[in-house]
Amino acid sequence: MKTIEVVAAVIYNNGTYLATQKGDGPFRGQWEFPGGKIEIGETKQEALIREIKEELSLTIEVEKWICTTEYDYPTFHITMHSYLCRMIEGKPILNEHQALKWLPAKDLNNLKWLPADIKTVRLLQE
Ligand SMILES: Nc1nc2c([nH]c(=O)n2[C@H]2C[C@H](O)[C@@H](COP(=O)(O)OP(=O)(O)OP(=O)(O)O)O2)c(=O)[nH]1
Repeated sequence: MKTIEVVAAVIYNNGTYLATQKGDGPFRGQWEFPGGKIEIGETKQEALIREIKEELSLTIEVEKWICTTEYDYPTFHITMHSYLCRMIEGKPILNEHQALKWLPAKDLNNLKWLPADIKTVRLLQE
């Protein structure tokens, strides 16, 4: 099975975390932490900063690794690295997603997350 390596940004602001809802594609309508695939020659931090700029027009600072998750989807395996990130500049703009929500940790459960994200959500709630 094909493996993809992805970085995900858990962006916090005022006691809330940013969740984004997928637009088009097989996971349409499900929620994720913004991010994407690491490109060749990039560090994980560089990939996160690039993806968040592309997807949300937001400048972030990567603060701390949260966890790495291995998950098997029906057609590929994902290795996903989640990082806690701080907003430095901008206001999120939906360049690729259909919606966003800022939620306190206790309310993150109310969303239908991509399965690979469940572990990260649980760690935020501890
Ligand atoms: N960004 C992100 N992707 C996630 C999360 N959870 C999860 O299972 N994924 C999966 C969904 C996608 O199949 C894959 C990320 O691919 P993507 O399509 O967002 O990455 P990308 O922007 O680099 O994609 P592209 O350039 O190839 O279109 O990882 C998550 O929290 N954030």
